[in-house]
Amino acid sequence: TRTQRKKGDWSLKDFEIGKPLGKGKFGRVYLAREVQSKYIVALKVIFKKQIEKYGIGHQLRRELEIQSNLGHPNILRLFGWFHDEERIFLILEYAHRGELYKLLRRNNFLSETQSATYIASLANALAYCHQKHVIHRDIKPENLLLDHQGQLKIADFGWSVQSEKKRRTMCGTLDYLAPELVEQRTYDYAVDNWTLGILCYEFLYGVPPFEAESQADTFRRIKEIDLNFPPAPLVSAEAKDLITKLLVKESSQRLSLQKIMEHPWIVKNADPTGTCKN
Ligand SMILES: Cc1cc(Cn2cc(-c3c(Cl)cnc4nc(-c5cn(C)nc5C)[nH]c34)cn2)no1
Repeated sequence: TRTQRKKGDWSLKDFEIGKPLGKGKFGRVYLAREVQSKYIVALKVIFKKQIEKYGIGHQLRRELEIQSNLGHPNILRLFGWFHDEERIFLILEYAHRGELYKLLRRNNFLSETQSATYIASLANALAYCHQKHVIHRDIKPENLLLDHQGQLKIADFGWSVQSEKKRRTMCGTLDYLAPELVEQRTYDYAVDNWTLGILCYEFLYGVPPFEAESQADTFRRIKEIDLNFPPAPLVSAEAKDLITKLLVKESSQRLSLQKIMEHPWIVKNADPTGTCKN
């Protein structure tokens, strides 16, 4: 039947295109409905000229390979793709409540329940990615969407990489690699753990922890871990404890995803359904 169609044989005539949902450097995303099933999707349209101009063909192929093989409740599904002469179309899951970023801006900051629920969902999704050797590397509020139940969805794997774990050991013995290069492997994974610390702080305070006037100041503050917690809004000591254990310079010392999910603040505040119905 049509629902069992192969991934590859979609075309534009299978969809009715709705309102634009967003735009990025390489294209736009539209609301769309599959004609036969009436199923609502987000259709990402990318211009081949832009891909050639910015040389991101390999990156797009990686996004397609990675995201089409990931199946997790907190990762936006890629159902398939097709192309015509000048465009490539990605058929993506539609997140009805849009960008988490907008919710954060609208509310200034989120409650401890909401923040813990989203951090738990992210840790869950990243643990799933890491066991598939995928590192997202670009987890930020703009890449986080909310579905009709308020479930968090990580979108936009354009910047993610399939960790070279296998290839690196294949291309030569580790004997000659300096510790920091061998360490590089775990470092890659731990970059997402750092980002969870940044996001947790930003959910609770409404601003990222190392924000500064100039980029140079932000880099300095990151390098020095110049972390302080404003008196308002009032945030629990457990929340600060989790943030402090993630924003650690030495990547191998950051709290693991498993330990994040077991942290007292997460256990106490995260809504297990991931939707924090309040
Ligand atoms: C190119 C380009 C633009 C973007 C950013 N982007 C992602 C979406 C998007 C996706 Cl992929 C899936 N579901 C969405 N739902 C919304 C949405 C819903 N509401 C009520 N408001 C918005 C916005 N946007 C979705 C749109 N743009 N990535 O690559």
